[in-house]
Amino acid sequence: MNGHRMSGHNDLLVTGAAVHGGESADVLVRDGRVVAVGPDATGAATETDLERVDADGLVLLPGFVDLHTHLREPGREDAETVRSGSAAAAAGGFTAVLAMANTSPVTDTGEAAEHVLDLGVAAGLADVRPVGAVTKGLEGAELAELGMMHRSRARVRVFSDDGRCVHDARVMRRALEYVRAFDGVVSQHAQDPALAGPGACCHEGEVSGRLGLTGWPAVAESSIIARDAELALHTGSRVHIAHVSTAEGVEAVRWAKRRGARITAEVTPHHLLLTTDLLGSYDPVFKVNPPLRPQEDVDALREALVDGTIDAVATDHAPHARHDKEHAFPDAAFGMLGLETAFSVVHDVMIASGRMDWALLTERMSTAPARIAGLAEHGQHIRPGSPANLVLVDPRAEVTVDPGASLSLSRNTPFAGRTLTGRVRTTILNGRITVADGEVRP
Ligand SMILES: NC(=O)N[C@@H](CC(=O)O)C(=O)O
Ligand SMILES: [Zn+2]
Repeated sequence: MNGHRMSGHNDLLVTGAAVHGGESADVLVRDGRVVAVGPDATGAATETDLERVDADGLVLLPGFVDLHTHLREPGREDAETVRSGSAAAAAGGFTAVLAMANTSPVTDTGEAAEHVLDLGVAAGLADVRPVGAVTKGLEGAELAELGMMHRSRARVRVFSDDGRCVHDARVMRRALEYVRAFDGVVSQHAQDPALAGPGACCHEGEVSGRLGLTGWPAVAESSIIARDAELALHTGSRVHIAHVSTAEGVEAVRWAKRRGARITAEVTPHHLLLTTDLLGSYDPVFKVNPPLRPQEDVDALREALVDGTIDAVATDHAPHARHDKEHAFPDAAFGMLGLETAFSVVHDVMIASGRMDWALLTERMSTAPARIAGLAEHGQHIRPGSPANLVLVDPRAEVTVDPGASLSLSRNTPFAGRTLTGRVRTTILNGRITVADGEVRP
């Protein structure tokens, strides 16, 4: 449990917010929970000890949940710490983040998972849940201590070797069999290493030929998705596909769902907006794994996010120190920042364009990721009794992305200078404001 922090106020009264994007109402929060919604909210507030948040024109949603965040602590605290990453998460409207296991040391034991959990509680800015490695040291050979991680205080339920694919089918089968006992899930970085290396650094297609870069093909992704769907059917276990990036990958997930596999999938904001067109600059800020793809893939991903083939948006927030990014394109590190810009990108691409409504955005950014990760205190419908993990967003405000203003320790955002419609205003964790207008609340 997060320690109860005194914010100086017992009650928080959010006035005039469009709750879930619908009717505007007042919402009263007390002791970490929503206690009243609507006309009685104001009356129930204790006048002496009340903080008011004027939310006229703003939309109130359950806080966002990120299934895919890289926090770099322990090991690379120069790129991100649990605290700086949690601050970036809160600034982006996230109340919970799943911290990937590819740290140094790798999160592959119960103690390592508890360490990340404790750092998250100490930072107090987001509910930080460690993802456990599938294999020891992410080596792909021997299963990590999956059961111990689940039975630890961290209660790990999501396992991933992310950054690497669990490519050995026998290992993947064993991992799936193992996690079924506690309704765990394996999140797969779907990419056949035999088709995606060595030296691959961009999408294989017209663009790799034109730029003289080594590419990797869509089939490296879709073939692993198809295999893992078969393994999920065979074992009856849950598999989750991280950062789907291709139309072929989408088709494989669609086919797997039709067959009744227990499969879910995520897409990143950058794969919903950016294309290979940006690579002409050879700017390593656009180097990411999986790579940016052509417009046809982007179109397929948007469609899949609407029709439910893709269940969730996940950021794949991947901070990197300047000296790891400032290389020639083939030698630079893979990865992009994502937490602070995710909502603005998804709002701009999916809501402002009329492709999605607030209910669907809530499902994809809060409800579904909370369900996949088994986080009962997040992604809940806003009503009396629900946990006060909330976000207020301004659908009309524009944001021009300024890397210098980021709360991350890294600066590798691919959206620098872009103007997007839709802005996160205030994030509320356990009834307490964590970030308001980009400023962390002490
Ligand atoms: N996405 C990336 O380009 N990089 C991630 C690893 C990953 O998510 O595959 C990282 O850890 O930097
Ligand atoms: Zn990955």
